[in-house]
Amino acid sequence: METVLEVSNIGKRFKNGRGISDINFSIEKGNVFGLIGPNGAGKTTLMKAITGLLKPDTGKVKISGKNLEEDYKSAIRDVGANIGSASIYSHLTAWQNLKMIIRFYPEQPISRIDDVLKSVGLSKYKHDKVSSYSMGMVQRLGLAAALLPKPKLIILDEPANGLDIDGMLVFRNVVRQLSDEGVTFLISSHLTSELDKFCTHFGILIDGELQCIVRKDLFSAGKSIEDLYVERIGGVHVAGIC
Ligand SMILES: Nc1ncnc2c1ncn2[C@@H]1O[C@H](COP(=O)(O)OP(=O)(O)OP(=O)(O)O)[C@@H](O)[C@H]1O
Repeated sequence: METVLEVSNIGKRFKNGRGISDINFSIEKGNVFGLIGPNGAGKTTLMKAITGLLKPDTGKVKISGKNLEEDYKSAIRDVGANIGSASIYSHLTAWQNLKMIIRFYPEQPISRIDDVLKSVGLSKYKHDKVSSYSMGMVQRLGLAAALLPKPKLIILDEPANGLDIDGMLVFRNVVRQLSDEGVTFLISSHLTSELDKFCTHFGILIDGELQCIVRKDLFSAGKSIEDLYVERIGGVHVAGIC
């Protein structure tokens, strides 16, 4: 087993008192870790801390054994992320946006841009400005951007929001195919039934605390992550799981 992501004692408290505290978990190579929790639980904050978009108050993050704080460049090298659409410019086309991003990965040929646009079904619209895109199209572009560097770890914050049926299938297939090839995923979503289709593990984050981590293959027959989540939110312990 190869640990790709190791999160130890990560905490971040904003001035308003909100945030996350003492988060610990790790993800092994090829696993798909679904992060779920109510609005404001701290999922985005955690993902930002893991990718260095936000500096945590406590703890450390290791990616492929490299400490994010001490060795940012090489730790982040193998990561593809889509957290909000921070790196997408609406006055540029999809192709131009990816051209901006690929500059940071000189080992990737320019033809990689067309490859990833094709894999998310955006080829037809690649020369349209992002300002004319629907929310689902922007989501597809965010996924394409995350795939661009052929990362070993992909971190996606609410990637299924706004996707149509075809977009959902594309997204699901990308996750399944890449995880089969050994790519590791951390994905947050409120669409638990979607996560149920491909996640190997789930972490439930409530009020900034990681309440439990469950392995999908240890669920009792017929129980979905939504059942488990509802029970956890309701404070009911699920024997043998959490
Ligand atoms: N920059 C900030 N300054 C102050 N408070 C913040 C900041 N960023 C996030 N928060 C607060 O921290 C808490 C966690 O926010 P976060 O966005 O991480 O939650 P989330 O689980 O991703 O929520 P959602 O599911 O609604 O996207 C929220 O109460 C939010 O208001």
